Amino acid sequence: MTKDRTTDGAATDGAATDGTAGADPAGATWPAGSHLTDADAATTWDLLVVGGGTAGLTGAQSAALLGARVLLVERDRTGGECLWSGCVPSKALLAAASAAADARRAHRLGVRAEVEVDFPVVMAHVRAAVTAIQPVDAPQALEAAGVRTVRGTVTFTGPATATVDGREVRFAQALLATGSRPAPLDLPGADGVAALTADDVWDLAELPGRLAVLGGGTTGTELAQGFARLGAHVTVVEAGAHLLPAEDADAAAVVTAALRADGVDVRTGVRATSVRPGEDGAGALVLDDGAQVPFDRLLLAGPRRPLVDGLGLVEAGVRRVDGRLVLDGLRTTNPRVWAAGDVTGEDLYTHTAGVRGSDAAINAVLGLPRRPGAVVPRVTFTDPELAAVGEPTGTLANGTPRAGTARTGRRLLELRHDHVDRAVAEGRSEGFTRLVVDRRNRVRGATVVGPRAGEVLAELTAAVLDGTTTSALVARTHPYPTYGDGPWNAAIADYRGRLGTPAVRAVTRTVVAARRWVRSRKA
Ligand SMILES: Cc1cc2nc3c(=O)[nH]c(=O)nc-3n(C[C@H](O)[C@H](O)[C@H](O)COP(=O)(O)OP(=O)(O)OC[C@H]3O[C@@H](n4cnc5c(N)ncnc54)[C@H](O)[C@@H]3O)c2cc1C
Ligand SMILES: NC(=O)c1ccc[n+]([C@@H]2O[C@H](COP(=O)([O-])OP(=O)(O)OC[C@H]3O[C@@H](n4cnc5c(N)ncnc54)[C@H](O)[C@@H]3O)[C@@H](O)[C@H]2O)c1
Repeated sequence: MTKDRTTDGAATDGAATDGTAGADPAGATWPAGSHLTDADAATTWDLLVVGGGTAGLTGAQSAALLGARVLLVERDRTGGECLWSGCVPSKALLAAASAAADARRAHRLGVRAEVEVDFPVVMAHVRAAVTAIQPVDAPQALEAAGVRTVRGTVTFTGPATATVDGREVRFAQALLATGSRPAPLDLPGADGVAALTADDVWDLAELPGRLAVLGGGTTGTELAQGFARLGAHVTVVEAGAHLLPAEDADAAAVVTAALRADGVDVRTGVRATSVRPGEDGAGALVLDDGAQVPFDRLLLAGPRRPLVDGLGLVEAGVRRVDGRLVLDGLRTTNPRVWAAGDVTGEDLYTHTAGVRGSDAAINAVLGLPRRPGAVVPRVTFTDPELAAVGEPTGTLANGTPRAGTARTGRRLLELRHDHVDRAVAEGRSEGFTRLVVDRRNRVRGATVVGPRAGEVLAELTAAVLDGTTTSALVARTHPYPTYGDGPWNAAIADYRGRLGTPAVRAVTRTVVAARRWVRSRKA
C-alpha cells in the first residue's frame, strides 16, 4: 500500500498514533501502547490469535466475550485482506463500474446519458468506503471488546510458546489466522514487469490503457469487468475451459457474455507460458496457443497460497503436507493450535473466515469439538452476479451430465429469468435460477445468475441448510415483484408439475367431485 492511501484511507477517528505514521504507513491505524508490554509477556494467554483479519477478529472477540484472556497480534493493520485489498475495495470499484455501465445502457430504457469516468475520484470513493468501515475492525474496537491487541510479528518457538518481535509469550491455546498471499508468477520473463496483484492494484493513480488479467477466477473476472467498465481495454486469460471454472458452466457463460458486452477480450482454454517485458511495466503475455496479449499493466489474478512463512510451524508441531495445513476440523496437528480463514487453503471467503474463526476460538477456550460446516454460499459480484450454494448444478463444462445425478436421484429445476417479472421490467432477464432437488424434493444446491443473485442466495442457503422442500418453499409468500421470484417460481413450477401427475390428479378430481355431490345433496 502507498503511504498516500494509508494516510488518507486508514486514519481513525482522531486516535493517537504510535508516532510512526508517515514513516510507517500501517502506523496510522495503531493507537499508542500497541506494542507488547512486560505485563503482556508475563501473562499466559487463554488464547493467542495470530493475525487480525476476519478470522482473527471474530475469533478474538468471541473468545473475549466468553471471558477468556485473549492476545491478538497483527503485524500490519487490523482488518486484513477483506477490508484493505479484498471485498471492500473491490465492491466499491464495482459500484462505480456499474454506475458507468447503467448509464451507458440506459438508452434501452429511453434515457440517454453521456458517461465520463474520473478515475482518481473513483479511487477516492474506494478509499472512502474502506475508511468508513475501518473503525469496526480497529485496535480500539478490539480493546473495547476485551481483546488485548498488539502490533508485531508472531513466530512460534514451541507447542505453547511464541515470540512477538522477539519477545516470548505463552499461550494455552492459539488460533492461526494469517491469511493468504497471491502465488508468485512462475513464468519466464515475469521478473521483468512490475505486475500488479489484488493486494496493490488499489494503489493505481491512473487507469491503465491496456490491462491484461491473468486468471479468470473470482478475482480476475470481477476486476476485469470493473476496469473495463471504467474504460480500460481489458484482456482476461483463463486456463480453464470457461471463466469461473469452479461454477456452473452455463451460468459462467452468462457472465462471460456480459464481460464481452463490456468490451473485455475473454480468452479461455489458454495458458500464459511466458512474459515479454517492455518498458514502464508494459509488455506482452505469451499464450500456449501462440497468441500474444500486449499490456500496459499486468494484473495477476492467479491462485492464492496460505501465508505461513516464518511462523515456526515445525517448532509448534503444526504439520503441513504439500503446502497445506493438516487439519482435523478446525484443529492442527498441535492440539493447542487451531486454524481458520485463508491460511487453511479451504473456502477462501470472508464469511467462512468469520464463522470458522469464531467457532475455532470457542472450541479452543471451551474445549468443544465443533467442525466447519460443509454448506458454503458464494457470490461472484460481477454484473450479473453469480451466486451458488450446496451441490453443483447443471452440467460439466464438456456438456456431460453431472456425475452421479442419475444414481443419487437428483433432479435439476431451472427457471429462466424471462419468467421473473422484476427482471423483465428492468430489462435484465438474461439470467436463470437452477435448483438441485433430491428424491424427497428437498433443495440440495442452487445457482442463480442475474442481478441481485447474492441477495437471493440467502433464502436458498437457508433452504439447503434446513432441508427445505420445494412444497415448503411454495408455501412461503414472496413479495411481488422481486428477484426472489426466481427460486419461488422454480419451486412453484415443480410443485404444479407434481400436482399434474395422473395419480395426484385422480385423487384431487375425486375430492372435487365428492364435494360437488355433497353440495348437490344439500341443495
Ligand atoms: C480482490 C478480492 C476480492 C475479494 N472479495 C471477496 C468478497 O466479496 N467476499 C468474500 O467473502 N471474500 C472475498 N475475498 C476473499 C477474502 O478477502 C478473504 O477470504 C478473507 O479476507 C480472509 O480472511 P483471513 O482472516 O483468513 O485472512 P486475512 O484477512 O488475510 O488476515 C490475515 C492477517 O494476518 C496477518 N499476519 C500474517 N502473518 C502474521 C504473523 N506472523 N504475525 C502477525 N500477523 C500476521 C496479516 O498481516 C493479515 O492482516 C476477496 C479476495 C480478494 C483478493
Ligand atoms: N466475491 C468473492 O467472494 C471473491 C472475490 C475474489 C476472490 N475471492 C476468493 O479468493 C480466492 C482466490 O481467487 P482468485 O480468483 O484470485 O484465484 P482462483 O484460484 O480462484 O483463480 C485463479 C485462476 O487463474 C487461472 N490460472 C492460473 N495460472 C494461469 C495461467 N498461467 N494461464 C491462465 N490462467 C491461469 C486458474 O485456472 C484459475 O481459474 C477464491 O477462491 C475466492 O474464494 C472471493
